Amino acid sequence: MSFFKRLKEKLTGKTSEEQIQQETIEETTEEKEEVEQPIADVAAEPEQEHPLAQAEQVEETVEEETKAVEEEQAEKEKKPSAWSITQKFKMGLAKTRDTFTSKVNDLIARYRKVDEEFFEELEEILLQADVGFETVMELMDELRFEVQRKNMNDTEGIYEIICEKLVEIYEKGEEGISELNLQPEGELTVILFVGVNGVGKTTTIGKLAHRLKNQGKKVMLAAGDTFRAGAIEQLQIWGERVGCEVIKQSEGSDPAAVIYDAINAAKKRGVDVLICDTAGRLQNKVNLMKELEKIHRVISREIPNAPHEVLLALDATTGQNALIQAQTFKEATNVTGIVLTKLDGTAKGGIVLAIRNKLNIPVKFVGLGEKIDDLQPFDPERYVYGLFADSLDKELSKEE
Ligand SMILES: Nc1nc2c(ncn2[C@@H]2O[C@H](COP(=O)(O)OP(=O)(O)OP(=O)(O)O)[C@@H](O)[C@H]2O)c(=O)[nH]1
Repeated sequence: MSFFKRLKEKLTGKTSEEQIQQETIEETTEEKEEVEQPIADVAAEPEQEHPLAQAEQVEETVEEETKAVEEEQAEKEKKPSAWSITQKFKMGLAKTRDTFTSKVNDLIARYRKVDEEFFEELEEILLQADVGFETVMELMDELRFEVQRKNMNDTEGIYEIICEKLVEIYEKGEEGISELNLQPEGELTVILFVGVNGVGKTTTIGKLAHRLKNQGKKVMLAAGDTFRAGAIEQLQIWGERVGCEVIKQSEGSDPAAVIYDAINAAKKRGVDVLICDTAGRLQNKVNLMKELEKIHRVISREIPNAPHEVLLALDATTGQNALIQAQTFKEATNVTGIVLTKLDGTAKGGIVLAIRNKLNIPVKFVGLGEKIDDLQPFDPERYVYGLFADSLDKELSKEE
């Protein structure tokens, strides 16, 4: 199957078999309706019934139908369609696309032939989008190889190769790396959030809690950032908004003690996921390390193998600075995943690839806007679509 076909299936959430089946079902239903029409007309012949009983029946049917529609709507709201998630990536990456893709488009339009000069210009564009030196070099080698292998003379089809290689470079043969490590039903999952202040950590915790609640999980929050003024109240507000309990102590208290309390409360109340906030003081790596070590110790003493995730929140708009922060946290603790906030606020969305390549830590979530459902699990195919959406829409419709 071609890359574009696979991509389309992923973006729309339908496999080609499902698409064919769906079309067949629709066709059959239409035919059936045509055939059944006369029978229905005959069946519709009303039996004589008391007008009041008829009215009650109609009312009941309308009520039932309304309820069914409402339930379906609520279900849909809880579980967005694959295509609506794809659109979130498209909107969230608009800034990056505006600068980065227009340059790539311009390049493809100017060059008829894929030659060394074309590669050099593309290299420059990718570097400007913060994709990172090593990733760009790797991509260039792969592109050169593919272009030679396919004996490509013109730029037709170059999008497909660029997109395919970007996804491959991100995945590195490991699919599903963005999934959260949630424990089986009935067991408590502990997620620890780390990251410097101001990156959007608290907002992200709130959004993640909302997401997990929508999946039917019982969620609790631990206000472990006892250092930043207002952090506890901010988390409390999110707790109320999302509808989950927040365990807290007063400002300045020991974060490990707050988390200890929270674990015990979570166990007692049959919570599925406990999300712990922490303060991100970076001025002294030794102190940061000591604080996180203590928190880790407390958690794993209460629940072996926990925390199940240590998520580092990074602000995408800070570019290379985010990479430096990540390096420090990586040295201080065992970070299992990155949450890249404010991806919608940067024109240099290539940072996702640089993070993956430089740190070898998967990006588990990306922030694509300020709304509560704008935190999305990172998906390399949707990301690549977001980068090239305008051009890909044309190419994907050609594939039909
Ligand atoms: N556009 C956009 N804004 C975001 C995103 N994530 C967070 N924000 C905004 O960033 C601002 C700061 O987020 P907060 O969660 O309040 O972060 P903070 O309180 O400064 O600091 P920490 O919680 O310590 O990180 C808020 O206005 C958030 O709405 C995102 O993905 N996109």
